[in-house]
Amino acid sequence: MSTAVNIHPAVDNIKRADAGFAGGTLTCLCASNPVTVQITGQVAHNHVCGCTKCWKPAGALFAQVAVVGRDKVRVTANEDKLQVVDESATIQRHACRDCGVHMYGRIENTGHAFYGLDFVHTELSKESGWAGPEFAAFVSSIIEAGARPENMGAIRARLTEIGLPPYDALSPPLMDAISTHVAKTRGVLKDA
Ligand SMILES: N[C@@H](CCC(=O)N[C@@H](CS)C(=O)NCC(=O)O)C(=O)O
Ligand SMILES: [Zn+2]
Ligand SMILES: [Zn+2]
Repeated sequence: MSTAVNIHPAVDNIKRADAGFAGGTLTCLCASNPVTVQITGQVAHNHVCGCTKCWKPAGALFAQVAVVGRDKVRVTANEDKLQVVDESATIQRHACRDCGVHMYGRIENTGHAFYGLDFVHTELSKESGWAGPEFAAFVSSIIEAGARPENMGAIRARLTEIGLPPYDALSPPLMDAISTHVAKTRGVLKDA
């Protein structure tokens, strides 16, 4: 098995979800006064993301990111250190201004297909039992952060090998969910 490609530290040995897992606490990387975020439930659609906007651990080619209901996300310490990275982005990523870690991403557009879901990095928690990643999203985008185009074949092969089918946007079911939402909003698709 090839280990030359560094996808993400949490992914070489993918953890599987524990049934009945009730959540945990995310902690930023600050040695003192860390920001903490309590998640009261299991995450869904965990995946790795190659886009330039998602927070990645040092040296990783991909971020690991999952969704959870925004009602299950609560900042429990040092909220004053959080700032939104890009106010114009669909996902408002709340980052620690000292260590740079993104503690949660929130969609405020009530018309968006994923409104109501927050984006979180479960590796920031020491609890085990989180649902593991299922696919790789925005794989081509790693080139925008400096990955060499000629390495993409090896990177996609490695993702496939570890059970993360590579896509250049989100997975087909999630892309279908977005387009279904848009079509219903526009009235071109009616309920069957
Ligand atoms: N190629 C772009 C893709 C960015 C992108 O579209 N990211 C996706 C996956 S996180 C997204 O949904 N972004 C919405 C947002 O960042 O608000 C990049 O790498 O910056
Ligand atoms: Zn921090
Ligand atoms: Zn991303």
